[in-house]
Amino acid sequence: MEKAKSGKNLLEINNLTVSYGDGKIITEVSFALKPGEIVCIAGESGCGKSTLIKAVLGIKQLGAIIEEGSIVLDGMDITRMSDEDRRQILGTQIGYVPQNTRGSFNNIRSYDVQYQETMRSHGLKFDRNEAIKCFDRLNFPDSDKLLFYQPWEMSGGMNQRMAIAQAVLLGPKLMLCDEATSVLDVTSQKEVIEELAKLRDELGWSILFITHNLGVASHIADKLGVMYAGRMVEYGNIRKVLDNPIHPYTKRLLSAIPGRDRKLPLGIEGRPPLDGAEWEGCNFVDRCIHGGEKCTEKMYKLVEVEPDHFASCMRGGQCNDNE
Ligand SMILES: Nc1ncnc2c1ncn2[C@@H]1O[C@H](COP(=O)(O)OP(=O)(O)OP(=O)(O)O)[C@@H](O)[C@H]1O
Repeated sequence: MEKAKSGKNLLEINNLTVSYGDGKIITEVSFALKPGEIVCIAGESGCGKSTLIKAVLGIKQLGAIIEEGSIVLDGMDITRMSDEDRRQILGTQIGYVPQNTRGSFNNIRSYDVQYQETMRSHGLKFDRNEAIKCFDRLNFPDSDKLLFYQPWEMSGGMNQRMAIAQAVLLGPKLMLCDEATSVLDVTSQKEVIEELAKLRDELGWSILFITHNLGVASHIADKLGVMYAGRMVEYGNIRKVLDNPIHPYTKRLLSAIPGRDRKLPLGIEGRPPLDGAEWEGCNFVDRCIHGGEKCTEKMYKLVEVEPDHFASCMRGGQCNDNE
């Protein structure tokens, strides 16, 4: 789905290091999103994907502290914005769809009431007809009745879609989706992904999409970032990263996807280090078939291996996927 527009970046993450007060969770992560671009971030559980989203949202209660680096939205440095200023941009400039919207909607109040409250809290007027038009645009069933349902009456997929529709009404330019399709069955997953892609095409949304699922990333993303233990180890055009992975971790991650041939996938032995974002050298060294002394000397930066494809280690070129 490579429909990204060129031009200046909508979001820039520069050298970002994040903690929860103790050790680092993310170290020196940098990438950018152009208007209309979808960037997926993948990696094993605990590698810091959600922490990245929390840092962009910047809500103090979420606990993520930016130790170094900056986050720039449409030319405006939002790294250390006041709470008041941040309230102005959350929702209206930065939208957010979490993994499970059942937890963010109140289960026993109608969407109508909840949409009204959200719009009012952003100083906007709620127009019921606009909401129905939005549901129609997204091909929701029973669009004229939907607002009067309560979230408990809806499926998980429909709740995710109602959260996306609410975001549309607020009119952000950037959408943050944190595992927004992970809890859904494959049919609902497909609907949500298609919806997000449509909104990107029609409204020019830039989407930062966190996922475990490289199949979903392959379908929706323009670019893919692979994170390992708090660091970005590979980044670039989705086709280049998936078809020609360079970093040994990316290769192993791809080899861990189950196929339909009833064989167990190769996978990756061991677990990522919990303090990997603190390591001086490569933090994948213990699990890497090429890991050697040189790898522990320093952290290798991402370098451009081919146009629009960056990796922090070249040794994956020697990896044999059948090993
Ligand atoms: N509020 C918090 N306080 C302290 N540590 C936290 C907090 N939230 C997350 N962590 C830790 O930060 C690390 C990264 O967590 P994060 O949720 O960002 O990973 P993730 O890649 O999104 O994982 P998953 O795919 O399982 O959601 C983990 O070790 C986690 O235990």
